[in-house]
Amino acid sequence: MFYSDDQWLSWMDELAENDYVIADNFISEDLYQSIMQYFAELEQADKLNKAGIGAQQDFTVKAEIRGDFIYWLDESRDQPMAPFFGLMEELNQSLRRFCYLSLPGSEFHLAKYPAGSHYHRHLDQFQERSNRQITVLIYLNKNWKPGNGGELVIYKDDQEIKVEPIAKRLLLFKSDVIEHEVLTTNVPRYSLTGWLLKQPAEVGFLLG
Ligand SMILES: O=C(O)CCC(=O)C(=O)O
Ligand SMILES: [Fe+2]
Repeated sequence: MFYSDDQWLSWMDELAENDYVIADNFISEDLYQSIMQYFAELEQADKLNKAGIGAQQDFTVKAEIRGDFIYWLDESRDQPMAPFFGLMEELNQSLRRFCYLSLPGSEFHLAKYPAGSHYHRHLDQFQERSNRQITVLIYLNKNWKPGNGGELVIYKDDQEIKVEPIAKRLLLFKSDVIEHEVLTTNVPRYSLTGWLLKQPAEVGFLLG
């Protein structure tokens, strides 16, 4: 167990109530370090790919909409990410127990937004594939400072909520209702992004 039932219950309550929840220091320093080390190895090995928009045959790369580079994770292949997948399993169980949400599939990628890039306002469900239910973001930027940019803006009930992408912060939101945008980042911006799915992910790694 990473967290107590009480802690999960309070996060799940907030998610149910507000459609999103933020948890700071969600991952430990050890987990943070191991993710960043793996990220650096992947980057050096040139394993990050330009991200696109849309599913399968509609997939296109449009840097003016989205400028990040991604690496799709695979639980069995990406062994250094095992503790992270354990934590996601606990999240999934908590959603089932406390929100009555049964989400059998998932897909996760590491993402790097180079300086000068952004992601336009959007919803995480594609028209042709709407099985994404919960968006999971873990930010990985140590020493993030105001002025670095790359904040996530959540659009909700005429409000614009700015979330700073600071290291170890978790953000969960409901993928079908929360429109959001990544503001232009002025420094390289690192994150781990994923989705919990109504059905298993068969083609997730083909998608943007
Ligand atoms: O990195 C973020 O803050 C959001 C990324 C995003 O919206 C996405 O990948 O769909
Ligand atoms: Fe998104």
